[in-house]
Amino acid sequence: MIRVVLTDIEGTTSSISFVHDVLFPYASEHLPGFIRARYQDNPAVAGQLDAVAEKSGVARDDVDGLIEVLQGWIREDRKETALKALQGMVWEQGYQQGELKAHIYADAAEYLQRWHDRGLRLFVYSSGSVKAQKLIFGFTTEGDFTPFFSGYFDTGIGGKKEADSYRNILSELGVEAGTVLFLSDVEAELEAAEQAGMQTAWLVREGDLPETGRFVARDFAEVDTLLQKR
Ligand SMILES: CSCCC(=O)C(=O)COP(=O)(O)O
Ligand SMILES: [Mg+2]
Repeated sequence: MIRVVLTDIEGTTSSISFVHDVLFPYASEHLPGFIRARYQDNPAVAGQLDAVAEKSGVARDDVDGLIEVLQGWIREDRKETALKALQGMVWEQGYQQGELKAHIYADAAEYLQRWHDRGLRLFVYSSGSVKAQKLIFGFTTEGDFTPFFSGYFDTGIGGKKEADSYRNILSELGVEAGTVLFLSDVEAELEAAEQAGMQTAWLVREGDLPETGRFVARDFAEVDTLLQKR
């Protein structure tokens, strides 16, 4: 019996194009000014720059060099925890100033509410920082969805393609692996979750459906058919 739904964001609850064509360019444009204004006296920003310097080998006092590294990581869609933390801080300003409104698929909006009301516990696992996750669900075009979620996990718990990350989530949740349904559009993430014993549904929102033994869904209404069965 599935009691917990753990969901990815990009390509699952929100479109890939919102993340790549709106959020990433916004971060790329605003990160330089954001960092230059804070790198000396904001401990949260300084701490993330320490991590960028360590990972990249660029000198810690070379702020322009660190900004260049971050811009490159955005272009490459690198899931670096420090980048994700800084992006979350920049997006917070954008959402609060009304410059950003998040996309959520209509079916995701409908079924997140239904599943919550039905007593399922809902959690998020995304490469975006927990702050960014709360923002994307808090400032959608359809309203605030954060009341439906019981918790959030980011790459602080481990990478999304590693089975140990899902084991860590299970031990945080204190539930049996088989009672958790993980939703994602990325097959390697589903494989890792399955290795940890979770059930999975593969969201394929566009294009041909893959030939696979996995449960595949076009949208959350189809995921719901699986939830009603198990
Ligand atoms: C949390 S909103 C921004 C999403 C993001 O930065 C990202 O890299 C997408 O990762 P996901 O694990 O949701 O595919
Ligand atoms: Mg995804």
